[in-house]
Parts: sequence; C-alpha cells; structure tokens
Amino acid sequence: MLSLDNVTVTYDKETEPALSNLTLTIKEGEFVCVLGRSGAGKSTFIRTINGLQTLTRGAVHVSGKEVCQLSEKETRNLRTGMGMIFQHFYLIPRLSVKQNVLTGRFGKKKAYQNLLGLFSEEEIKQADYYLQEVGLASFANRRVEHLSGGQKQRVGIARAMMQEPYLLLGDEPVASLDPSTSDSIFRLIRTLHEQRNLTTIINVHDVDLAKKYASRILALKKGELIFDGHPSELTDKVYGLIYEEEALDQRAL
Ligand SMILES: Nc1ncnc2c1ncn2[C@@H]1O[C@H](COP(=O)(O)OP(=O)(O)OP(=O)(O)O)[C@@H](O)[C@H]1O
Repeated sequence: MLSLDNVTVTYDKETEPALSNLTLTIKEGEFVCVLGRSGAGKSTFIRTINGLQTLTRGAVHVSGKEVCQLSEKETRNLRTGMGMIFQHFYLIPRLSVKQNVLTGRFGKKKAYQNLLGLFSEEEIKQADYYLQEVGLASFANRRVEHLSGGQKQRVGIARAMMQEPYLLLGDEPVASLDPSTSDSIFRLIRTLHEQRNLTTIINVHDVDLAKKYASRILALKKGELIFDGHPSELTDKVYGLIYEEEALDQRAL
C-alpha cells in the first residue's frame, strides 16, 4: 500500500534531520500508531505520505506511485482518497454538523458545486449514514461550534469517511481530549478500520491507546525509527528508550 525508502527530511541545514533514513512498508489493512516524544518527527512522517512534505532524500510510494513525482492533478487525486483527522479538528464553526461532514466531498466535486453547496441526494444520504455511524445523527443541524471536543472529532471522522478513503491518517487526533473521550474516539476509528479493512496511521502520545488499538507500532526518536513491531513487543525497556530524555527532563523539574 505504501512504502518509504530511505526518506530524509531536513528543514534547516543547521539542524538535525526531522526524519532520518526512514525505510518501511505499510500493508493494506494495517492499523499503525506512531509514537515518539514531541519533535520526534511524527507530523513530518504523516506529511511525507500525503505529499505535503518535500523530501531531502529518498522516496515515498503510495499505491505504486511516487508521491513527489506526481503532477498537481495526480497529487490532488491522491489526497482525495486520504482521510485526515487532526488535533484541532479544522471544522467550519458557523456551519452545521451535517454541512461540515459534506465538505468531505469537496475533493471529488467541481469548484462551483462546492461554492454553491450543491450536494446530490446520494451525498446527503451518505452524510446521514456517517453521522449515524459516529453517533451524531441527532446533532446533524447543530452548529459545530456548540459541540464538545469529542463530538467535534466525531464530525472530523465522519467528514474523513465522506471521502471514501483508502487511507486514514491522524495527526494527534485525541491530543486535546480527556482519557475516556480519547478511548471512545480510538474505539470508533478501530471499528471503521475493521469494517472496511481501512489502512490507518495515527500519531498519538498515549502509549496505552496505541497498545490497545494498533496492530503495529512505530516509534520515532529524533527522526529515527527506533521501534517497529507488534504492540505486545513494546516492553518497558523500549518504552524507556522512546521517552528516556523526557523522564530525565521531568526529574530535573
Ligand atoms: N516547518 C518547519 N520548519 C522548521 N522545522 C520544523 C518544521 N516543522 C517541524 N520542524 C522541526 O522538525 C522536527 C520534527 O517535528 P514534527 O512536528 O514532525 O515532530 P512531532 O513528533 O510531530 O512533534 P509533536 O508531537 O510536538 O507534534 C522538530 O525538531 C521540529 O522543530
């Protein structure tokens, strides 16, 4: 489904690479969680996959195509099939829940249709269906600004599903949520993943969530891949390795 071949990303010649010689393959249907301290390179990793990141060296292939070699139109098509969920949701506050979910279709429509908010009956039915799936059917006409963080993320997930994605990418989607809401969001993502064999890659700080829901865990440290394995292989020793400097920092406080 996707592979990174010796990927290095350096933002600034003066600093260490944000990603260093990353080589890995992710197969269709995997549920991957990416761990690492703040600044380890997790967001950069996601951006190399969706084509938002220029590579310093190496190559990323998604569905057999080299991401950085695509034309503008091909890049747009590639991204249309990638559902994204974010820490800060990126919803449109003045629009209703359902209107926000419908914006997930924008990549598949013509600009004037988007401007006029023209959606087919089929698309509206689909939005209702996904709202039901994320448990927000009764909130369809509410303005999103009146929702809780967990509800906003459910809207974000329904919007991503409207893209009928072949790949779901999450950049810290539960970083602003409390532990119990975070768990329910991960449970929802896991259910959608299982129903569709949807390849899923999520950056997360919470190791317990990664161990509970992922089928594979990657850990980055200063841009290097220091762990790639099954959640059961993530021992205390590995955990210490991923976060050791953080522990030292905290002791120093
Ligand atoms: N646009 C940028 N310009 C310059 N440096 C950047 C840029 N984006 C990220 N970096 C640097 O690259 C490194 C990796 O950042 P990245 O955001 O990928 O880490 P992260 O693991 O996602 O961090 P966090 O968990 O805090 O979101 C960091 O040292 C960061 O300061």
